[in-house]
Amino acid sequence: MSLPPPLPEWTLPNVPPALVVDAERPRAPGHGQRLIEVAVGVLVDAQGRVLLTTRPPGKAYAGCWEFPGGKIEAGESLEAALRRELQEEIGLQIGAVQPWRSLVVDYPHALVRLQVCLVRDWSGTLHMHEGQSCAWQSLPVQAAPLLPGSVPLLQGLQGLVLQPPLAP
Ligand SMILES: Nc1nc2c([nH]c(=O)n2[C@@H]2O[C@H](COP(=O)(O)OP(=O)(O)OP(=O)(O)O)[C@@H](O)[C@H]2O)c(=O)[nH]1
Repeated sequence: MSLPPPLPEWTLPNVPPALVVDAERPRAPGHGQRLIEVAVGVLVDAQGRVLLTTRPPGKAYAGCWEFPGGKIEAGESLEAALRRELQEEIGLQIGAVQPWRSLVVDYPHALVRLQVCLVRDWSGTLHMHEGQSCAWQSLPVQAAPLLPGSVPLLQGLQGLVLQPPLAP
């Protein structure tokens, strides 16, 4: 008996979206043929606040508040992608990261899998390189409007004890 041919890598994996956003809007051409992997960083400061930034002008859901991050490039690890994106977008150099959870979100513009890490160790000065705004927010956050995919993450963080870093 011969095995079926392997699926092309862009075929939609068998991962049901946990969140369908704006379900009444049409999906972009090619949507769903590829699951886009996204590295997302939840920076937590010593007061247990998290860093949110706005989506830059010109991007889908521009102006909505999200966690910093971006698409993982081919062959790149989650941690390397996060390190690159945070340097490029907000000018910070991150240390060790703690993988936390993933979430598949079906947007009209793309099907994405958010791979979320907690980040408590970073250096540098915040600098918004893409015209975003930024805000350190205590939970529950006041920033609005939120990017829909960020909402379940914020809800999950709410139940998580956001420990401040240990004193040296
Ligand atoms: N960075 C980030 N992206 C998120 C979050 N939640 C969420 O659904 N996303 C989705 O993940 C995708 C991230 O793609 P992006 O366009 O921001 O990535 P990028 O910076 O590499 O963009 P580019 O390739 O257009 O330059 C978007 O579809 C965005 O809607 C979040 O909290 N942070």
